[in-house]
Amino acid sequence: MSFITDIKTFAALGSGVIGSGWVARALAHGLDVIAWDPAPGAEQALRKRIANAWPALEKQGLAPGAAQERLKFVATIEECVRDADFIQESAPERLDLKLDLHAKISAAAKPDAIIGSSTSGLLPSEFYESATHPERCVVGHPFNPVYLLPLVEIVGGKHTAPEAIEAAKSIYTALGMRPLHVRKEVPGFIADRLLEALWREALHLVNDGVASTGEIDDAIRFGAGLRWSFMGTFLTYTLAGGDAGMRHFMSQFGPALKLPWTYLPAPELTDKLIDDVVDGTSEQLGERSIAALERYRDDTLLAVLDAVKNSKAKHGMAFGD
Ligand SMILES: NC(=O)C1=CN([C@@H]2O[C@H](COP(=O)(O)OP(=O)(O)OC[C@H]3O[C@@H](n4cnc5c(N)ncnc54)[C@H](O)[C@@H]3O)[C@@H](O)[C@H]2O)C=CC1
Ligand SMILES: C[N+](C)(C)CC(=O)CC(=O)[O-]
Repeated sequence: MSFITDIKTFAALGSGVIGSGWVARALAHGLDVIAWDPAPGAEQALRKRIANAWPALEKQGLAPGAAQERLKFVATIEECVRDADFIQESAPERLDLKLDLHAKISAAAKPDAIIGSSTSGLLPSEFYESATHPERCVVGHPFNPVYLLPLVEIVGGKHTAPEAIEAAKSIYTALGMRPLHVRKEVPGFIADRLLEALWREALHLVNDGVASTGEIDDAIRFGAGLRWSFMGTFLTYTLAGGDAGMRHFMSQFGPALKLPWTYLPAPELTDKLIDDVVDGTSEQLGERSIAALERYRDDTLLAVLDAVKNSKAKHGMAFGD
């Protein structure tokens, strides 16, 4: 079974936070992009988001011929996907909506064009159920901002061909990403399962009046957050075991896992909890606009990515190692 991997035209369906991130990444890699989104004013909002991301992409380095003008916004799903070599759906996270949308996308697309969905955790076997040629359908779960963060989780459903996983890996790699094949189809995949556990505990801390949203963010950004950019939890904790390594770490800190430090069930999202989280984060945002905070995030991410890349090179490692 063979699929298109040398892509020239990228189709994006849904152009909100994540769809616009894909469009920015694809344009920066010198592709033609066709986008569709049913919301009124979507084209204008998309072009504005891309303009806000562009300075970071210029700093990172644009591919020859890359230009914001190579984005065409169209009025129908069919126009969007008909001539595309690769398709990425970033529509709202609703099973019924994605099921219906993918039936339409796949019926109109070239049969050998890979279709990726940005879903954060829905199961591809479910939302590709009515797709034409489901063997080319995958999840390609990105991280915000999609145009800078390299990780993309690739997940196949029960009909996905192994060759489609390989084709998706090759396409996302060509877009400058670091694919991670999630071999078992589980809700939330790998990364969101971890992020959700952290998020749930953070909400409990606010709900119990232990800490403000700003204090909880400080607990991440001045500690574990810094080391997470280059070393994951397993290797970090190997070092925490000293020369005796992970076996010592497990015997020393393993028993604490049974202490009731964490709550597994999510807290009730009461009006008070929602207000506390919204008020806390508004205070953290201060006078800055969302666009200004995004530019600060992008600049800082570029600096971190550069630092990690340079340091790995000194240790004989490639960025993707
Ligand atoms: N926001 C995030 O941090 C992340 C979100 N995702 C996933 O990306 C997908 C999109 O999420 P966001 O961009 O955050 O949402 P969003 O709400 O920012 O954007 C969704 C866009 O889809 C459009 N839309 C509405 N109905 C549609 C339809 N029938 N077909 C196509 N588009 C439609 C909306 O007009 C809107 O522009 C979801 O599956 C989500 O789980 C993945 C990674 C991170
Ligand atoms: C909150 N979220 C589940 C939509 C987050 C993601 O899917 C990934 C990210 O960018 O954190």
